Amino acid sequence: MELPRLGYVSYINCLPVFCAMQEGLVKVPARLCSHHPSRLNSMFREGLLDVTAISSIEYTRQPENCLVLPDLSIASDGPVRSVAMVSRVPVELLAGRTVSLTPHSATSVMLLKLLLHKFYNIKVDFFTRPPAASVWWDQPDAALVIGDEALQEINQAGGGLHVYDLGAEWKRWTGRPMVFALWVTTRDFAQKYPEQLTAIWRGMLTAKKWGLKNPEKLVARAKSATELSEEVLTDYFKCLQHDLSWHHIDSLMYFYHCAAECGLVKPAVALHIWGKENDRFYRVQSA
Ligand SMILES: C=C(O[C@@H]1C=C(C(=O)O)C=C[C@H]1O)C(=O)O
Repeated sequence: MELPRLGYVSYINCLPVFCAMQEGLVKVPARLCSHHPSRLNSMFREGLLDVTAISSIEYTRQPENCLVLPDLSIASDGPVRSVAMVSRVPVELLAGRTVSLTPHSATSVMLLKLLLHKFYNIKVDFFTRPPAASVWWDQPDAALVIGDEALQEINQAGGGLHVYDLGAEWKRWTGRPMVFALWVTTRDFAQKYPEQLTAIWRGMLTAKKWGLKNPEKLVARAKSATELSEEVLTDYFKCLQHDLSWHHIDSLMYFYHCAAECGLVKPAVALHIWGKENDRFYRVQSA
């Protein structure tokens, strides 16, 4: 068999799990492949990736295909720093105005729609900007930004912009952490190649442990990729989480529930979690 293909997000938010692999300190039996989240979502759907990070909301669109890998995610319990709506006016004044959406996200788009609908109770005009366009393309009143683009926009923005960190907003309204991304595999891959899957999963956990022990290495790598300050990056890696505890899973199911309530996704999604060293799996059902 060819080496399996392992996908991760092409932002510094994946360094805590992937830096040790990029440095050659942890080896996994897989070919690494990085992209924007929406591209990873479509590549997984098209069968081009065997194991990959996907937007957490993407799971609800192809649940029959996905098995979630335990102990891995991209999440935050409060501010995330790299998912935000930046606005020229306070959010309460956005009703009827234009909000530009990044074409690279799925979860954050849903989260912003949900927050504005359910918690702020305002209607805005959303449009999705083209892939290579700048954040303020077509002069929106506000824009959704994620990943490195968000970190850069927020930290280089002059005064006058209102920044709504969506991790902090979700925490403020629900008291819960937000799970932005999951690592998944297909049922087919888990059944056919349990040993390879176990080796890839273990490799990712070993690499994550290395990342937790070497924050200064993550900051150094992130600094050369983004030119953001050490202070900003150190704080960023403290905000980001890459675990998938029961508390995260419970919050994710609540996010699915709220999104379904707003008519944004199908109701009652069951999350299937791969059973680690065997091919049994756990099933968690949303309300
Ligand atoms: C925290 C982040 O979470 C992400 C947001 C995603 C989405 O909105 O679909 C998917 C993967 C992550 O990259 C980020 O982009 O910085």
